[in-house]
Amino acid sequence: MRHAHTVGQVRAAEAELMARLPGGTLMQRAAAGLAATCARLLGRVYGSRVLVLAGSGDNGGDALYAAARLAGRGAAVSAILLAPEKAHAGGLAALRAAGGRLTSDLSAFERADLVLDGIVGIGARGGLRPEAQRFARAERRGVVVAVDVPSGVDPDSGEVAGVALRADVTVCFGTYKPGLLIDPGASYAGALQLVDIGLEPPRPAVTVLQHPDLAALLPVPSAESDKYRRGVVGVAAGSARYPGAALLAVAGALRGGAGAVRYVGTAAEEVVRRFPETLVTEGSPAGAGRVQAWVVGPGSGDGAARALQEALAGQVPVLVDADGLTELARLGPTALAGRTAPTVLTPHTGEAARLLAGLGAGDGTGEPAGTGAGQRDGGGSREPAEARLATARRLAEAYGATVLLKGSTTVIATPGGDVRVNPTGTSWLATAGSGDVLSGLAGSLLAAGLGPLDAASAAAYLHGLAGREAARGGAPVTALDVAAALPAAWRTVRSVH
Ligand SMILES: NC(=O)C1=CN([C@@H]2O[C@H](COP(=O)(O)OP(=O)(O)OC[C@H]3O[C@@H](n4cnc5c(N)ncnc54)[C@H](OP(=O)(O)O)[C@@H]3O)[C@@H](O)[C@H]2O)[C@@H](O)CC1
Ligand SMILES: Nc1ncnc2c1ncn2[C@@H]1O[C@H](COP(=O)(O)OP(=O)(O)O)[C@@H](O)[C@H]1O
Ligand SMILES: [K+]
Repeated sequence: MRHAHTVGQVRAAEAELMARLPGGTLMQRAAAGLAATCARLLGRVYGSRVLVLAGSGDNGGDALYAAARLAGRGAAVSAILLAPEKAHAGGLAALRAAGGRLTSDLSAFERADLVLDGIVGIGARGGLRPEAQRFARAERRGVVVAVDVPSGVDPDSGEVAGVALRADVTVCFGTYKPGLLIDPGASYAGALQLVDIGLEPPRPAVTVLQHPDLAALLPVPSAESDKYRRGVVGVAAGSARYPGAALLAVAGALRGGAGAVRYVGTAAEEVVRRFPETLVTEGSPAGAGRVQAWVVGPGSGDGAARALQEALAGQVPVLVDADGLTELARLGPTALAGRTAPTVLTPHTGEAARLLAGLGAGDGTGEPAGTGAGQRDGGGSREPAEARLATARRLAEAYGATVLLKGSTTVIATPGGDVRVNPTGTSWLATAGSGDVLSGLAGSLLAAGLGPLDAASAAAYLHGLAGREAARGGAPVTALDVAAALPAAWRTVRSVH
């Protein structure tokens, strides 16, 4: 599991640690880890060409000290200082003493085997300044290593105001920063490398699962298992107008680890024709047999209100998606107030805006958190990453539900304040119906016994991997292709054990 902390949390932990250590210790630890990664990337340090871009803060200091270490091992190091009069004095002296030289020649950037981006780190305010922007636009042939954060990426939110330096590797000190895990920042960070500098930060602002976490979470049948003990997931989806959503949600649910899928709704005939293993009932959740979790809403149309009401009245976890969310937004958070079992909401941006608007019925403000509010349809439009984190948190708290906010970076937030960011996925997933597959999958994991945070984040993770698998080589995928690739996603994460 990767943990990320905000700049405020890092600063507090740093101050606490620095008070116990001789001055400069942390910077030397950071520089040593940074230089070691650079040496690995270069393969042969001796004779290589290294360029340092050094800003005026400690981020530049880290870069200069690391470059001095590389110069000491025979690299030809030059440094461009973005604010020469304010450059880190100690780092600059160390680089000079090791044989490094200063330059203002931009072609050194283009020629270098390795560029160290030490322009700005967690001290960044606003977008990159003009003198730094030209490096974001320049051609380069070497590897770019970002020091702590790619310059131009907001460390807390992942926002890029204007341009940022695209890194191949980001070497991060003490803990990951949320902005490295959330798009667009995540797509500028390249591979992430953590250097332990002894920091002991508090509860992380954001966590990210990795393959071994998934392998440990996913439900696997044992010798004692039968289909009921593995969990039955109920899917209330589809309508005469949208029968396809029922098929897609069931397709996801069949590959989510539950022992059986029980479909209820008007598309029963189509569902059983396509997926004969499904138990089907016409009607609504109250009349269906027992399940361990409900998925309500994909393509439900006018049937959403009744299905939602009946599912919420039960004692099992309920995942609400699509038309179910529109209905929930109409009812407001009070509709969930009496629930004893967990509720999971899976909005895209437009549905999240509706849920925020629905808070008028619940918390009396109706004040939307973020610029996504007001979009009534579609999840595709871009919304600032910071607003997405805030939206997910706000909805989770206000509705008392786990919220999975879909988008290019999917964010999962709980009412207790935990936030996970999904690291998998591909923009090929922006295809009609792929969200229906996701809700079926997440519901299946809920029925199999995972808690709401784990079920939602494991579903997003597998869905993202399946999307990548289906789109391998760069090809359009359909939602059913994504569902069909889910077993491959399971095998990928389980193969790490
Ligand atoms: N935390 C830790 O435990 C450890 C942290 N360490 C390291 O310290 C780094 C933080 O250093 P920091 O605090 O000196 O800030 P930093 O990122 O260098 O930037 C400040 C300077 O940049 C400038 N500047 C601001 N915005 C800008 C922009 N948009 N575009 C361009 N320039 C901009 C601003 O200039 P000014 O406004 O003063 O003109 C200011 O002088 C951290 O990321 C890590 O690398 C390690 O050494 C080990 C332990
Ligand atoms: N640009 C993108 N990059 C990566 N994933 C995306 C992108 N756009 C959408 N997705 C993913 O595709 C899925 C779309 O879901 P949704 O908007 O509910 O579609 P539908 O309603 O058609 O099923 C979500 O899992 C979402 O995270
Ligand atoms: K940087």
